[in-house]
Amino acid sequence: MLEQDIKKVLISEKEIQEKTVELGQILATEYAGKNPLLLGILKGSVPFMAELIKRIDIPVQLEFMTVSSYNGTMESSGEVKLLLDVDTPLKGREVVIIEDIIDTGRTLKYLKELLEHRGANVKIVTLLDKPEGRVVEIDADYTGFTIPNEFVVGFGLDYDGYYRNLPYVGVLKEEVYSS
Ligand SMILES: O=P(O)(O)OC[C@H]1O[C@H](OP(=O)(O)OP(=O)(O)O)[C@H](O)[C@@H]1O
Ligand code: HPA
Ligand SMILES: [Mg+2]
Repeated sequence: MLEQDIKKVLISEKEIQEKTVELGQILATEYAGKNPLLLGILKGSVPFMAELIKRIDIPVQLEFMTVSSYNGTMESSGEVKLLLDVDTPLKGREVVIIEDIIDTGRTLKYLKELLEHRGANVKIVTLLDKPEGRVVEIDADYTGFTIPNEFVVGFGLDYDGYYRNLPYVGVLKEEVYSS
C-alpha cells in the first residue's frame, strides 16, 4: 500500500476538495465572459486540474504543456525542458496556468515568459506554494496552500515518478529515499 510510505499527511483530501471549490468560484467570477484557456502543466497538475475545472462554472477551453526539470528526483536540475507544446495561437488569449506546486519557481518563470512572449495574458493558479524553495522571482495569482520547505508527494506530485495517485499531499518516510 502507498500509505505505509507516508510519514505525515500535510493536506487532506477534504481540505483539497474544499479549496478547489473556493478557487473554482473565484476563477469563474474573475473570468466570466472571457473564455479563458486553462493550461495544465503535465504531469503534476493532472489531479488538481481535474478537480478544479469541475468547479469553474463558465465556458473554458483546455490545453496542456509538458515541461520537466526534476526528472523524478528531489532536486531541480536547474534546466526547464519543454517536452510538449500547445498548438493553439495564444495572442490576446486569457491563459490560466494550472500547476501543482511552485518551488524554486524556475518552471513557472520559464512558462510565464514564454507565453507572454507569444502575446497571452497570463495568470497562475497553483495548488501548493513553497516560498522557502524559491531561487527565482515569481508568484502565483491564486494559491491553494502555502507549505513548509519539505519535499512533498501526492495529488500529482511525484518521487521517482510514483505517488502521484495519492488522494492527499504528504511527506515520505526517510527510508523510502535511502532504499
Ligand atoms: O518551481 P520548480 O522548482 O520549477 O518546481 C515545480 C515544478 O516541478 C514539478 O514538475 P517536474 O519537472 O517534476 O515534472 P512533473 O510535473 O512531470 O513531475 C512540478 O509539477 C512543477 O511543474
Ligand atoms: O516538493 C516537491 N515534491 C514533488 N515534486 C516537486 N517538484 C518541485 N517541488 C516538489
Ligand atoms: Mg515531478
